Amino acid sequence: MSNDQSAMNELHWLIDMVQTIEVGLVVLDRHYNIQLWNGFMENHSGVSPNSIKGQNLFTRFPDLPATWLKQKMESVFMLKNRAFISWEQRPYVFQFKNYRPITGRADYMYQNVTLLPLASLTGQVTHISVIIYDVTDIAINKLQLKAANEQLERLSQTDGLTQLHNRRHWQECLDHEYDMYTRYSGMASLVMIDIDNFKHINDSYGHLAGDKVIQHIAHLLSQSLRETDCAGRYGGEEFAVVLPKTSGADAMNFTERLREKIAASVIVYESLKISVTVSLGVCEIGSHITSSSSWISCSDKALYEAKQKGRNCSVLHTSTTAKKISQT
Ligand SMILES: Nc1nc2c(ncn2[C@@H]2O[C@H](COP(=O)(O)OP(=O)(O)OP(=O)(O)O)[C@@H](O)[C@H]2O)c(=O)[nH]1
Repeated sequence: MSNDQSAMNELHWLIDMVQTIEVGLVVLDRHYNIQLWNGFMENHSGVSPNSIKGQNLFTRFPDLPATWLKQKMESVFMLKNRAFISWEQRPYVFQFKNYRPITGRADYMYQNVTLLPLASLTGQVTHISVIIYDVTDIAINKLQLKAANEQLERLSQTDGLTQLHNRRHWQECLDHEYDMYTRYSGMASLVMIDIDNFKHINDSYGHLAGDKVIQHIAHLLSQSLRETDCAGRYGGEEFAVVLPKTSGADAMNFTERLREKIAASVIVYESLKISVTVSLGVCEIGSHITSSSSWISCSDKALYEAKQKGRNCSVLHTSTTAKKISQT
């Protein structure tokens, strides 16, 4: 076979491969007019190479992010360097429908795109090649993994019965608030909440009814919170709330509103109607609080006093609260 014939063969094979390869190939001239449009592009856009050759890319595809893409392409022409566009930066450049059976959940094809400068024999970059990789499978797997990890993290921070923060995660919120106080001072209050005579509820109506009561109170508590408040299930029938930027007096308004709401509500369990009350202890952060555990301890003392006072009430921790407790 002559050299000419062999070169012709190679060219023929190359053209064949360019047309059939599972990667999008487009060649543009300096004015973004399309010079090459391979089979992949035809299959996914529905536009044939013959009908698009010579047409301006941005006129033909007005949905393309023209300003952003032209800026990238200009830098390829000027600097004679490759540029990459990742699906994580922009899910796709060409809006092609996703037809992959496994990743059918994605509406559009995720794409990685390479912009390649094409030099003429004189070394001038007169054209660029746009190479489009379908990375839908990789993107969907990565997004699913990310969603699963986020879900796992949420579950590891959440109490299963109440959907409030679990104790470990709540403790992190408390420690954070305490650290903020030591660094910047400012105001914050801690509230401990305990259901009154809960053992009696369990004993009279059973544990499932008891669980329903815990859920009901957690629900009323969640409804009463601000976005920045952090509520957790501290123990069996005990809840704890960190109220940032809240004075003790304001926290008492919060606890009294919540207490009244709980006392006025009725829990329906099977054919039973159950009423409950809660006792609440409040402690505003201040110089007497030397650690997050001493903050809990002072709120606990106030809660203990609320129980001593006959339950169904809120008590604000003061120096006398501490004294009374130490006398008992
Ligand atoms: N149903 C149910 N009961 C729980 C759960 N966690 C703890 N308890 C029960 O809650 C009860 C708490 O009782 P106590 O600590 O004696 O206090 P109390 O009866 O609420 O009395 P006061 O707090 O003094 O008003 C115990 O009987 C625990 O078994 C839970 O997740 N579900």
